[in-house]
Amino acid sequence: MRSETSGKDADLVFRAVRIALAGKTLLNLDRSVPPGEILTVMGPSGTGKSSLLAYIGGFLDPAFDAEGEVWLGDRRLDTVPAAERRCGLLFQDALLFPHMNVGQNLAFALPNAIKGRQARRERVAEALAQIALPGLESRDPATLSGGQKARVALARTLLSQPEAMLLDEPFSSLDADLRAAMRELTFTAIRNAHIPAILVTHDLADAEAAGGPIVVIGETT
Ligand SMILES: Nc1ncnc2c1ncn2[C@@H]1O[C@H](COP(=O)(O)OP(=O)(O)OP(=O)(O)O)[C@@H](O)[C@H]1O
Repeated sequence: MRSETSGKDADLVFRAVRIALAGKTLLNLDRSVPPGEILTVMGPSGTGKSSLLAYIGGFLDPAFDAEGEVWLGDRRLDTVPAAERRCGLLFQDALLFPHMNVGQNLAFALPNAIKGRQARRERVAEALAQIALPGLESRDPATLSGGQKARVALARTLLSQPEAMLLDEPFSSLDADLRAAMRELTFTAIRNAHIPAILVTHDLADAEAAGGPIVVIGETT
């Protein structure tokens, strides 16, 4: 898939990031993720993996205590609103807007800097062709299969020109064949876009396909 990023080539850097709940530390993280690398975060349920993604993305539940710095190149992320962080999100469920057709879902993600109805339409058509769903603009998302929804969700995220990707169990609702295909499509897109990514998964095959380092978060105590 063609790169849809602005190509900032920035490392995602965690400086003494600590997330706690009710006084108990869930995780500590101090490391960098270079562009094109996918850092896999694994560990038992309840150890704070999803909370880490929420902290980076700017939507951490206020029940949590979090500290430490998150940088994307020379931009500090943790002190700015979520909309300014330019992180692309992919979750287990492909959350497409139900009141918009597929084309509108994709166009919604396009940056305002891409002007003109024709130019925007062309970018959407191109994105659909890249995920092997050409001409599906007018389809109601409710009529798509799970695999098609997952591909549209990936295309939508990439069209937003993210500078980092946050993936929370993005393939776990797909069956084995689709899962392998989506892994390939997603990881190739991240490498081509040359942006850092964090993948939370319980599946070792996901981690192996991601090809980057694996951080194992410990049990909560
Ligand atoms: N709003 C909340 N208030 C209190 N506790 C919460 C809240 N949200 C999550 N938790 C708890 O915080 C802990 C960390 O949750 P989190 O979802 O980050 O873990 P996780 O490692 O991603 O788990 P899983 O692998 O099951 O998705 C869990 O014990 C969870 O039950």
